[in-house]
Parts: sequence; structure tokens; C-alpha cells
Amino acid sequence: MISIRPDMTTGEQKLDLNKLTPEQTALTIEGLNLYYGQKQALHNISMAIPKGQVTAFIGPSGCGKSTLLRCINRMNDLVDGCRIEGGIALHGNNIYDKGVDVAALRRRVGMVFQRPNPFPKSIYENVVYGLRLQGINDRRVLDEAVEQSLKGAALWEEVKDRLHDNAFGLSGGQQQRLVIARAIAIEPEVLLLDEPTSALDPISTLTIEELINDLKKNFTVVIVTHNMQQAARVSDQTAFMYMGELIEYADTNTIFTKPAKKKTEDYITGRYG
Ligand SMILES: Nc1ncnc2c1ncn2[C@@H]1O[C@H](COP(=O)(O)OP(=O)(O)OP(=O)(O)O)[C@@H](O)[C@H]1O
Repeated sequence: MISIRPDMTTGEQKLDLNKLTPEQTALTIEGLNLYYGQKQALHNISMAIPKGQVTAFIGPSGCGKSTLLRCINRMNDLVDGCRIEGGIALHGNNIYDKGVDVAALRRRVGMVFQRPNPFPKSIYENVVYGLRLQGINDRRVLDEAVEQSLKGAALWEEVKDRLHDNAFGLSGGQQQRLVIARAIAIEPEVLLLDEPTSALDPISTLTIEELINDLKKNFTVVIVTHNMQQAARVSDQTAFMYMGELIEYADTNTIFTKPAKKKTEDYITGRYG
């Protein structure tokens, strides 16, 4: 049995995912097909992802969740033989248009991976890494960014007295929050989280889940998770994928309590996956 966040049943105004206004929309995915060589991994995916909310991609292993997530900041461009048809608009502009600056896109769409990957540097230098790449070296600006980003990642209180210690001295859960602080320091519009807690213990997982709920105040969050309870706890809407297809996409409450499709119901009731 999946438990739904209490506030999801209190009649909060629901967005109509089929009729989002441009102001409500962060991302529009349209007719997206993706091929790894001969193998088609995504089939005609179309969906609109609302701004300032948490959207979860769920589905059995190999269904294409991570592939779809990686399309949003063009990480798949790095895969040999990968071909994409269709488009993804970020606030109205197609990120696959010719001439798009992919480095600039990745500043607007940050990503956090399954395993925490801090750099072998101090906590401070990890957070300011992206700012320094942009040529920002003013100490006051960097100090302020470090404090705000670590606060935003719910890590400040734990590390404020050891900002110049090596990041590898942090626990796994702290390292993952540090990586989130590094991602938000450059103020992206969208934050992609690819199974961000699958390498963490239950307490660290809970801390990150609470953090995700805070992050949506400032960012649009898209999360891939294997864990249906996690999707139910953290997301506003959920997309269920199966064999490269988007089977059902609706508010999270509906997906977990009244799914429209049998495949979704079979998955959330544990019949496969
Ligand atoms: N770099 C790649 N080259 C070739 N095929 C790939 C590549 N990455 C993923 N695939 C294939 O594409 C399909 C979708 O994979 P993807 O990793 O997106 O699924 P997933 O739903 O995220 O799975 P999991 O939950 O196991 O991480 C799978 O069949 C996978 O084997």
C-alpha cells in the first residue's frame, strides 16, 4: 500500500496537465523518440512539466526513465550512436534547436546523480565551483553563495564550521546534499535528480526527501525514482513509463489511488517491476 502525502488530499488546486498555460510550464516534451543505435528506447513521449513543482518518473528497470531525464539537459548527446527526434522546450525554446549552447543549457538545467560525486576539494570550493567557472571570484559574493546554497540544501548547520575541510570527509547523505548545493549555487531553473537517494541510508533519504519539498519553492524538480513510496511522498505529478512509452501521467494522488490504465495499476500494486 502506498501512502500519499497528507497535503495531497486536502483539495489543493490541481493543475490540468493537458492545459498548462505558458506561465505554468517549465518544460514541454513533444513527440520525443530516442534511439541508441538501432534500438529505440523512447517512443513518442509528449508531456508538459509544470514550473515550481516536483515531477516524478517511475516504472520498471529499463523502461527509459533515466534516458528521458537525460534528454532534458542533453546528456544523451554524449552517448555515441544516440539519435533523437522531436523536441523539448524549456520555457518555450527548443533545447534541440541548432545553435543552442549546450553548456549554457546545463547551467539552466542542473543534474544530480545516483551516487554523490563531490570533487576532491573543500566543501567551500565544491559549492563555488560553477561560479568560479563563470569567472566569479569576489570573496563576498562567493561567501554569500556558499551560505545560501548550503542553507538551501539543508547542510549549512552541519558544515558551517568546517567549510574548508575536504568534502570526502562528509557522510554519503551529506555529500549528496553538498552536490545539491553545488547544483543550486548557479541558480538553475530546473533540477534533475536521477535516483538521488538510492545509494543512501533511510535517515539520509528522509532528509533529502524533505529537502526536495523545499527545493520546489525555487526550482522545477524532475526526479527519477525506483521507489514508489518516494514518488508518492515527494512528487506533485507522476509519469509512469513502460518499455520506453509514457503510459500515464497525472497528479500523484491519481496515479497511486485511481490510475486510469491497467498497466499503471499492475505496477503500483506490485504485480511486476
Ligand atoms: N548508453 C546506452 N547505450 C545503449 N543502450 C542504452 C544506453 N543507456 C540505456 N540504454 C538502454 O535504454 C533502455 C532504457 O534505459 P534507462 O537507463 O533509461 O532505463 P531506466 O528506466 O532508467 O532503468 P533503471 O531503472 O534500471 O535505471 C534500456 O533498455 C537500456 O538498456
